[in-house]
Amino acid sequence: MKLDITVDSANVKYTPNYIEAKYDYQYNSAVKDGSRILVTPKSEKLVLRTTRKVPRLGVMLVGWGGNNGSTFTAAVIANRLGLSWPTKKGMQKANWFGSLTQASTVRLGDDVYVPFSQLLPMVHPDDIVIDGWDISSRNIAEAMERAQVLEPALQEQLKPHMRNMKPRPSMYFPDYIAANQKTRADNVLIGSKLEQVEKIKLDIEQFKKQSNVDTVIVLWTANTECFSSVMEGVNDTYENIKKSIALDHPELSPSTLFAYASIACGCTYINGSPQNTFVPGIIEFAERQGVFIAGDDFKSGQTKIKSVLVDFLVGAGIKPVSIVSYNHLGNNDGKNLSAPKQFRSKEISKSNVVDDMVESNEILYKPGEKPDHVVVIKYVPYVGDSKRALDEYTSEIMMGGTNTIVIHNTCEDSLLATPIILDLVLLAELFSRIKIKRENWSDEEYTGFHSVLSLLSYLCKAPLVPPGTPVVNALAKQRAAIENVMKACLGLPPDNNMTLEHKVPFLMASHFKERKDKELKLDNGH
Ligand SMILES: NC(=O)c1ccc[n+]([C@@H]2O[C@H](COP(=O)([O-])OP(=O)(O)OC[C@H]3O[C@@H](n4cnc5c(N)ncnc54)[C@H](O)[C@@H]3O)[C@@H](O)[C@H]2O)c1
Ligand SMILES: O=P([O-])([O-])O[C@@H]1[C@@H](O)[C@H](O)[C@@H](O)[C@H](O)[C@@H]1O
Repeated sequence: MKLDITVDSANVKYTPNYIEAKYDYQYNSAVKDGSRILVTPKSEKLVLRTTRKVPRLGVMLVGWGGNNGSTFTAAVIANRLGLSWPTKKGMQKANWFGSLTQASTVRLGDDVYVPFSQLLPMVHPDDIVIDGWDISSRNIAEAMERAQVLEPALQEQLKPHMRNMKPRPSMYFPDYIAANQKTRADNVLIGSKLEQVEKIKLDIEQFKKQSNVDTVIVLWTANTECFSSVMEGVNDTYENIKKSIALDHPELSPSTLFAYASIACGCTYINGSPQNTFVPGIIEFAERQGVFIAGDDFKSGQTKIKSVLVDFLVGAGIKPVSIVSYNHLGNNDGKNLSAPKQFRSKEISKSNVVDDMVESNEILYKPGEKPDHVVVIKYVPYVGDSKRALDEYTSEIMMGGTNTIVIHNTCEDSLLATPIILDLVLLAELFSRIKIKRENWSDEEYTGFHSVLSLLSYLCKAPLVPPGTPVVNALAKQRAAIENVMKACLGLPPDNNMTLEHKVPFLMASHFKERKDKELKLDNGH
């Protein structure tokens, strides 16, 4: 149901093209030297301007024929057509459970909650046009079947809509992914790195023209690559990357070259895998072009829970001292991760998620002290996409006590990741339509967010942030960042959860009276 949200404020102006909101951005600046701390409340008078016209959005997936790529495509079509299918528990209808934008709400005030998707003009998932590349030539209907994620009764309804979707040939440098992926690689580009980058750019431009989309976002959901070495003179600057491409340098991974091609075409590039695609030269290129990049590694399961549980424990003054995250799965991702170098990329992204929370509490942890943290991933073909995860958190509690929390979690890994892909592209597109300036600046001085779109941290295991800025992993803080930026675009303050209007008698009296008057106004159709 489409809601009619009116912000009753002189600070918000709706013009035919924009929502313009005057916003008093308040935060604290703090410095510490030994036991001396200086904290200064700051206030910036800003204007946030959101373009109201929602573009026709094209999403190009690298790894389109994978479990996530094919499931995402299936979910867009199934929801667009409103499909339902028989299961042993009765008829199941397509939905977007697990998507922040499509299945979660935001509190506007009191007991009034609205869907995230209705806060600001946002692309509707039904309208997304999908294309992409894969080193496997299987069409997307065949890929869906190979993935073994969705029920056959749903797949049969979807196949006619997906069998003509054929992944474009892709860049394939065997050393970057597990050798066991070689048998899939029957749809690969040939030629120099420069020739292949030019072909990818051509693909993007051709897709944009043929599908008549206004905006294209490229998202990597291909296999996890090994880490690239950051090498001076090779990939440390934009100029050096450009030269290295021309020299066919081996240290340039397919994912980095896809990022280069996307940025060159002015397209946002998102990395859903853990490898270090965004070497310094790519970050510099994105900044030069004013193009968004975001990543790394979808935050979908064990890591998402970890970024909640450790935040809760440390915030409660309980000291996690040992964290063990084990899982086994049998999909192709698990097969690729069974190779040491590819597993190492994943181990890094799954391990760093607790650092900021641990460093926030010097009562519990001495400088440099960290919990034991072990990540184990095993490949067990029989279980397929149904990942079995076991997590054990052991913490010290008072007077020498310990507390051990064990979590067992079984899920179709691709049904956790697919809504993350949707949110990444919808929010990246929305944030590209938000411009910000100081209130006393001219309209010519509006600027966008930094090219490294750290606002998408909520959706990433190892959030990429602008150089020199802190990484925030706590899930609640990451979600609040998205929610509060979107509220600010409507001139609304963040939910500070103080609710003094429910705690201080004189505020309670005035608040309840005002609510009564407003309810009457609404009842009378104002
Ligand atoms: N819950 C999840 O599924 C989850 C969570 C976080 C991260 N990820 C990451 O998302 C990625 C995809 O996961 P998946 O389960 O879909 O894996 P998958 O193996 O099913 O799909 C990956 C696809 O990429 C293709 N591919 C490999 N190299 C390519 C290249 N150079 N160009 C184009 N295509 C290429 C493969 O042929 C395959 O079809 C993996 O890196 C995985 O680690 C997945
Ligand atoms: O999201 P999460 O559960 O922390 O991590 C997951 C891993 O545990 C899993 O083995 C891997 O296949 C997925 O790609 C994902 O990265």
